[in-house]
Amino acid sequence: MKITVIGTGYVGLVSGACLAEMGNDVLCLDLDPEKIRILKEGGIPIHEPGLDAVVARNVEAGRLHFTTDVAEAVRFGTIQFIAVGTPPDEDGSADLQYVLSAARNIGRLMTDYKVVVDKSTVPVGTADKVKAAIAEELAARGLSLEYAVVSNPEFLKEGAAVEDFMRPDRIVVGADDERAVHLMRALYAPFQRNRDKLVVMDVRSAELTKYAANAMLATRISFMNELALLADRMGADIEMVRQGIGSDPRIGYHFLYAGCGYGGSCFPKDVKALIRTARENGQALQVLQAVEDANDVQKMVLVDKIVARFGEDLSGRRFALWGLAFKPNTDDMREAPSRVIIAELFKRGATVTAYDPVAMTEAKRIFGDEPRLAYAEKPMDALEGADALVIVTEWKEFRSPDFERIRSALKQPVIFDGRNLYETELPRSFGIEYSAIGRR
Ligand SMILES: NC(=O)c1ccc[n+]([C@@H]2O[C@H](COP(=O)([O-])OP(=O)(O)OC[C@H]3O[C@@H](n4cnc5c(N)ncnc54)[C@H](O)[C@@H]3O)[C@@H](O)[C@H]2O)c1
Ligand SMILES: O=c1ccn([C@@H]2O[C@H](COP(=O)(O)OP(=O)(O)O[C@H]3O[C@H](CO)[C@@H](O)[C@H](O)[C@H]3O)[C@@H](O)[C@H]2O)c(=O)[nH]1
Repeated sequence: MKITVIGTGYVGLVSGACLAEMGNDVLCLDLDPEKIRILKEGGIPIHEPGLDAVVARNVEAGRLHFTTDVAEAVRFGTIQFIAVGTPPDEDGSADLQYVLSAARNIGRLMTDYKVVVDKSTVPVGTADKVKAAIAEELAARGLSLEYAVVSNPEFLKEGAAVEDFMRPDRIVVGADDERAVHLMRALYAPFQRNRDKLVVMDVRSAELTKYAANAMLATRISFMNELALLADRMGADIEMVRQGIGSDPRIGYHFLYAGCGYGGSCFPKDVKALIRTARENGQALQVLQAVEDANDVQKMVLVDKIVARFGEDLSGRRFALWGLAFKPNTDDMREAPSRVIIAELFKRGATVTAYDPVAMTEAKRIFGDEPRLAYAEKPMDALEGADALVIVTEWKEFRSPDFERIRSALKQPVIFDGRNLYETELPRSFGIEYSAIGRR
């Protein structure tokens, strides 16, 4: 099938590459010439394990192409995936300007039947707006061409995006048009394997399903984070609690890890947007509002622990910080807890030496030439002479460190672990003060 992917960011590039891998002809469009230049020269503008090989293989096979030419892109695909950003507006609602501008481009330039697929995360009712934007452009051209608008939200996780796309738990397709459903079924047939993974529904339910999934996952995390704070006060261990409740199949083990707050480009934005949509429609989502508030508190937990140990005035103190990315296996720092922690430490007069296996370039872009933030080439280099170690991201390489070296490198042998990486007695057996989230 001939497919155009509009927006070659995270989701667009992964979707485009994976759809090419399934044998389709894919053209990826982006308005950012720098991104397209990098891709055309054989590079990858994001860090995502395994993606480079899929892109290279399909470019080589002639199935995957990149362009900044909007007219060429609209002409190319019968299926037009819209995978542009939907960042939060000032009021928390999703900013639809990129989605609607992509839709208008399609209406302005299409000459035959198109299935327009909303892959971006968009509020309920967006497909109607996309439909209307295309209709308006066609009317302005005096044309009445046929087209369908489908909702096909994406559930991939950064760091495991290729695997998630190629082996999805489910594929949600929201459509009110038989011909479009037929085409989507054919497109996703290779993903079906042992069972029918396609969940076909009406467009509005599909749009809401995406927010419901992220909101549910964020709720589990905030719930466990609040229980971890209680566990800290009561001398209980949240990891034991996780195992205890996770063994109930109605609850399950996933997404119950307490930590220093959820971040990333999706949970914070989508929780906000759903709260906003609900408010606009006269329905308060009280649970979800609490999920967001609890997460703001949680991003401060390590700072609170540091202040409790070293006092409110941290001037002259330097902290080693392991992990800048919002989670492992990505260089993405959008809404990362590290950003809040670093800013709060600065506010109290401290400086930071950070290490992250892949996100330091991104951190330099964000923090510029901030003199209070230094970078270490190796995890252990960050520790030399620092007052304590603060762990913010659970990169694999932090999981079994040389505790003896940590103890001797730090001025004070203290670890604040925001990701509960170690059995608590292990660092303590080396004479290290170890403070984690909700652990004994
Ligand atoms: N990042 C994820 O893990 C993830 C997962 C599932 C869903 N989503 C959703 O997918 C959408 C895209 O997210 P992302 O992280 O890939 O965003 P991103 O910011 O990485 O990429 C968006 C791209 O769209 C391009 N763009 C904007 N307007 C355009 C236009 N009119 N024509 C062509 N290109 C245009 C931008 O230049 C940018 O490269 C969002 O709605 C997001 O919520 C993201
Ligand atoms: O038990 C857990 C699991 C995750 N997190 C945190 O939650 C955030 C999000 O993690 P994750 O969901 O793995 O990353 P994303 O790439 O943001 O993926 C989420 O957001 C995407 C965009 O909508 C969806 O497609 C995915 O299904 C959804 O998992 C990160 O800060 C994690 O550290 C926890 O604190 N505890």
